[in-house]
Amino acid sequence: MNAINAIVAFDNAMNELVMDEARGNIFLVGMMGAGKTTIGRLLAGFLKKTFYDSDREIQKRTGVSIPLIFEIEGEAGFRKRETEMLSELVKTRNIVLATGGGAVLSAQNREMLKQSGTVIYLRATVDDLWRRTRQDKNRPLLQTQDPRTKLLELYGQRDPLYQETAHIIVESGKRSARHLAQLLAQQLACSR
Ligand SMILES: Nc1ncnc2c1ncn2[C@@H]1O[C@H](COP(=O)(O)OP(=O)(O)O)[C@@H](O)[C@H]1O
Ligand SMILES: O=C(O)C1=C[C@@H](OP(=O)(O)O)[C@@H](O)[C@H](O)C1
Ligand SMILES: [Mg+2]
Repeated sequence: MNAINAIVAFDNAMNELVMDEARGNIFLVGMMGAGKTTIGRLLAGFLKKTFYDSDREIQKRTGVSIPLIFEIEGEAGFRKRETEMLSELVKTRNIVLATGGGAVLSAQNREMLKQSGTVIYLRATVDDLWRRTRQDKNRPLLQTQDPRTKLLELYGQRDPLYQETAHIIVESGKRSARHLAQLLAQQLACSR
């Protein structure tokens, strides 16, 4: 093998190594109530990866709740913080990251997630999402007169974006969060 071929082979090997490392990251996307935070934490435990939740990291950094950020800075201010936090977290290695339900609204975020690891879309019906979120007052976008209709509207806007961003789509259906996390851990362990 001459010197040029040797350099090309080395570069290819390094790229594969970097991609392997990036592939080591798992990002969960999906609507509010899809189970990203719950399943993400369980999945990280099964796979011995570090778990992050972008909302929780934003709250830790700002010292205030997501609803208060929405109140003070508006959704635009929250989205700016969300992109900044995602940009930092995707550079971490060997993690499971639960994104917020609106992360896919930004093309920059979609590209960043797709390029930095394995993106899993936890897909659920609006009925399931509504059942799982209706008691939770920590989701500003659902504090409306008719939160179920809001979920339906957001689902219509975002389902195509989740599908565009995901490498794997999982129908949440009637399985429990733990069962879904176990199934995902088995599927991901086999694909290594
Ligand atoms: N597959 C599931 N089956 C039943 N309940 C679930 C499932 N996944 C999540 N939940 C419940 O739904 C609620 C929202 O889950 P959460 O992880 O906060 O979703 P997200 O982070 O996607 O908004 C929690 O009470 C959680 O226990
Ligand atoms: O769907 C959305 O736009 C949002 C989802 C929330 O995260 P969860 O999906 O974990 O509820 C949080 O990021 C914020 O309230 C906005
Ligand atoms: Mg969450």
